[in-house]
Amino acid sequence: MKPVNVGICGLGTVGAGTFNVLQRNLHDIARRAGRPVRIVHIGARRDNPACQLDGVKVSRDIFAVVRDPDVHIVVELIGGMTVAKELVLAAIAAGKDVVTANKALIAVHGNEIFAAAEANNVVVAYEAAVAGGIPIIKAIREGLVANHIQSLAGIINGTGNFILTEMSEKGRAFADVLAEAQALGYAEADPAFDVEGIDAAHKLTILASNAFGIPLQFSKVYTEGITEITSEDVQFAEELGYRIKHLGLARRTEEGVELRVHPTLIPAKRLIANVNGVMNAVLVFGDAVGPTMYYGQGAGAEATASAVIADIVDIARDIDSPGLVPHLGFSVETTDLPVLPAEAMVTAYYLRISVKDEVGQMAKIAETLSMHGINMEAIIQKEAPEGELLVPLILLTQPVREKAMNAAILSIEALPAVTEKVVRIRVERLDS
Ligand SMILES: NC(=O)C1=CN([C@@H]2O[C@H](COP(=O)(O)OP(=O)(O)OC[C@H]3O[C@@H](n4cnc5c(N)ncnc54)[C@H](O)[C@@H]3O)[C@@H](O)[C@H]2O)C=CC1
Ligand SMILES: N[C@@H](CC=O)C(=O)O
Ligand code: NA
Repeated sequence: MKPVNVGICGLGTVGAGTFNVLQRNLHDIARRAGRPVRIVHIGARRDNPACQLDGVKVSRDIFAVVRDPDVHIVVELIGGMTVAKELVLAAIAAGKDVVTANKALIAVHGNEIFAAAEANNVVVAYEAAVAGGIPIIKAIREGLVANHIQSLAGIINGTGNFILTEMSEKGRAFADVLAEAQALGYAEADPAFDVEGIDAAHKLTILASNAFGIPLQFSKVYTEGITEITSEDVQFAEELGYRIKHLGLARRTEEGVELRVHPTLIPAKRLIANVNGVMNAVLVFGDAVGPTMYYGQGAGAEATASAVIADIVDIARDIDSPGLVPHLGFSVETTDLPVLPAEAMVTAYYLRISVKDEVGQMAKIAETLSMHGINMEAIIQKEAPEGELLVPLILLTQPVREKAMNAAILSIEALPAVTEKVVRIRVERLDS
């Protein structure tokens, strides 16, 4: 069989992982693909000591890889959105298939990129862009094709989950764990993308389009990161039987689709609440199959390479008749499912209210919540710490519309006994 020739652009963490795994498993990969899959050209600013590049053509100009007539598949692993977009569009225009791990690029420019790919009869594959090594795009787009997907929820940023786990299990400082995640190659070039929830929002955008058949709409995702989570809240959550995880959530309601990324209390007994470190997990609810969960390493050189190479092999198998699976899983997309504004979202809440240690304050807070139609599920009142005048009051509410909760919090913060901002974290029970 005719070999398929691969050109890799970017030889950082994922580029090096892809190069090394492809070389190491060359024989098995050729047997699986039904033809040899060879790396023939690398585009990199500099060589990477982790890779033995003897016998492979190397260019400092990544566009030389796209121009190389020997290259069939261009693998974009440089990250970022400007040059990466130019590179991918140039490859498409040259009639080459593309594999990318770049979730920012797909979430923000994917609609345009896929349209260009379809017009040129080539494939842009992006399994590595969501949840690293977990084959979640393949699972949703192909394995669950029979299902009406009602919702999905995932821990989809490895760096963030690694930080939260190390902080809560070992009491380590945020900055210290983030530095380790960077050294391990988990973090984005700008780690604010990880800790502020942007990376998870990119991934959720892609998941939601594949689950619901809607266009990519990154700018409509409600996004919060992990920077405000305190060890105090982690501890109170544990007392209530919950874990705090950073979750991406996409859910259909009667009015449209909720797309949100934020810290979330999840019952500690749920499998997903026990996904720790750099591991990711995505829970998908299909009407036929019920709940399914996909688990694996969400970041790191070789785990991500596993997904990049899976895409390369998919393309290599079908190199003469590409495009059998639509880019976002649906041949016809719908725009009738609007993404709901934050105020229309419905979720339960954890509230931590610091209140003056005076008689009757708890009753006043309960009354304020009830005035806004909010029911409580659980409550913990702590003693004031030695020498302090404020006591923490911790509440769990039943699901409520975000708009009602915003109004209730304003009223609570206006009470004379409440002098600090109310801490609020959403709660998801994830049972349907
Ligand atoms: N690190 C990880 O665990 C994962 C990363 N990704 C994605 O994979 C992509 C690559 O990420 P990493 O390998 O972690 O980043 P990295 O920063 O380790 O590697 C990027 C490489 O591309 C090179 N590069 C950038 N612009 C270039 C240009 N114009 N010409 C030549 N070389 C250029 C850089 O010098 C660097 O060596 C990103 O889109 C990232 O979001 C996706 C899943 C997991
Ligand atoms: N920075 C990302 C890398 C994988 O997508 C993460 O930590 O999840
Ligand atoms: Na994946």
